[in-house]
Amino acid sequence: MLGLPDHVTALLFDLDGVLTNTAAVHDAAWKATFDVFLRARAERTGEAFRPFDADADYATFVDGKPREDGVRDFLASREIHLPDGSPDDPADQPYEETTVAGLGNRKNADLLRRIASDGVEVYEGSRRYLRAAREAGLRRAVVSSSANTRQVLEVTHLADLVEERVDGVTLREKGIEGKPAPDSFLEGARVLGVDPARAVVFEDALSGVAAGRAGGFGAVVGVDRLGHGHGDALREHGATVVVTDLADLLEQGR
Ligand SMILES: O=P(O)(O)OC[C@H]1O[C@@H](O)[C@H](O)[C@@H](O)[C@@H]1O
Repeated sequence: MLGLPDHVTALLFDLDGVLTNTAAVHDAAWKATFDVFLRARAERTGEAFRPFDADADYATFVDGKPREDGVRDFLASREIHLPDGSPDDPADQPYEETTVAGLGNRKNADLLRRIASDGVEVYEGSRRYLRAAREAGLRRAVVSSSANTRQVLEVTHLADLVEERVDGVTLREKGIEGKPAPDSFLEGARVLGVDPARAVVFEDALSGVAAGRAGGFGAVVGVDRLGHGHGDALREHGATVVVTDLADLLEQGR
């Protein structure tokens, strides 16, 4: 049914890059944030400024992970370790006082500015797929690391098409480990009341397909909207099938 194995009863969708075009918006906000920080650091240390790579660094260290894990994991790749700070650290901290939380808040302010000025686009194939899944009686949850998930689902009117939401806010409140750990998807299956083996994960991030593989789900659909070998990387990290859009599965399911 819908291009999926017959025993499947539930669908667990990542948000950014799977349902909406916001993966690219997050990427741009991260690049702007990290580049300001790295430039200030280079000026202080005299080392060469090496900018954040919006393809490789984003895919490897940031994409799909909770906000502060993205900050920590990218900076660790440059051997930079900052104090965690506290959630309300200001977005405009001076360089010497920068914390993980402060950098995350800076990125979030940039992200919200971009969303306010450019809006959010829904992938029409995904909206059609969600509607077809509802008509077929399949259970549907969004499982995203983003603390902005509720707002994005509301402005795009996707909220009506999903039954449950596990997001960055849920993870913080319940102390659930983020992707690439499988825990957020397992929580999605749990709140829907289904066995993970009967649930399918839809993901565009390497950390997300890895979480799908680690959780023993019925299938892991990798969504490759980037090209340039991303589909192969999704397979290597755990996708059992790769599509370029969810509409591809509707075609296969005919
Ligand atoms: O900063 P937010 O909105 O809580 O999002 C956290 C992460 O959410 C993920 O969905 C994105 O792929 C990441 O790029 C993002 O960093």
